[in-house]
Amino acid sequence: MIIAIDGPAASGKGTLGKRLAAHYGFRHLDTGVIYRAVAKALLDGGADLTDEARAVAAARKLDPGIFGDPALKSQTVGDAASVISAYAPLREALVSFQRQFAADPPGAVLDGRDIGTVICPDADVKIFVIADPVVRARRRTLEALARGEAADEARVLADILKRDERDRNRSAAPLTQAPDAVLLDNSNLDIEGGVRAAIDIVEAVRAGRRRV
Ligand SMILES: Nc1ncnc2c1ncn2[C@@H]1O[C@H](COP(=O)(O)OP(=O)(O)O)[C@@H](O)[C@H]1O
Ligand SMILES: Nc1ccn([C@@H]2O[C@H](COP(=O)(O)OP(=O)(O)O)[C@@H](O)[C@H]2O)c(=O)n1
Repeated sequence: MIIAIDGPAASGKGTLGKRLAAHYGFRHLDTGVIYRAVAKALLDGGADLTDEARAVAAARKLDPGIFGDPALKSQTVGDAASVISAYAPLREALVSFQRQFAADPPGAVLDGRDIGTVICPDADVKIFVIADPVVRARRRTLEALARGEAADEARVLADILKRDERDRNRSAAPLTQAPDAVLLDNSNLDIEGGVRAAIDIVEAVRAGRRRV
């Protein structure tokens, strides 16, 4: 089984992806990490982010070994990821890695922006996660503070809105809800409530009780 989770920045995709994967015994891929890893490689190399050819070359020689680097979580890297992820050939270079991950047994949960629309259009279950931008900014700020980083909520909110705008309006695999995805708004749910709602969606879709 493949579960596709998409949604805007800091909507809780990764948290749900991880918890759903643990619940079902599946593997989980946070695809945002892939774009962040390419962006960090470019930033570390002093590259100009508008140099599309260099960005595509970096994507082609991406090393998944750096996916666990905590530096990938920074706002600077996230912002750079959202710039380079608009390049269609760069996205193309990353498709087979994601599809292979999705296809391997026993099942997989992938989260990102284009999982239900481009990477796994035939996913068994698609969930589009949203939350109020102010709520998302607060959660992301608390997350940064908990890591011991300085974070200003207003700046985090501005960054989230800017990235959402860019991700929604690009021509290559824009952020959009797939027609057959179920919407999950977790603005007023805690993590446990969100996980329960997501499991209910998976079970309803699997049982054919929910037509999407
Ligand atoms: N329902 C929720 N209630 C409270 N905090 C949440 C909830 N879902 C996620 N979070 C927190 O919000 C932040 C962003 O969640 P995350 O899963 O990283 O989002 P995304 O993968 O969409 O960027 C994290 O600190 C996470 O712990
Ligand atoms: N499948 C994906 C995942 C991320 N991305 C890009 O990578 C950036 C960082 O993604 P992320 O999922 O780590 O961001 P957060 O929601 O965690 O803040 C996004 O703003 C997108 O521009 C993408 O284009 N496609």
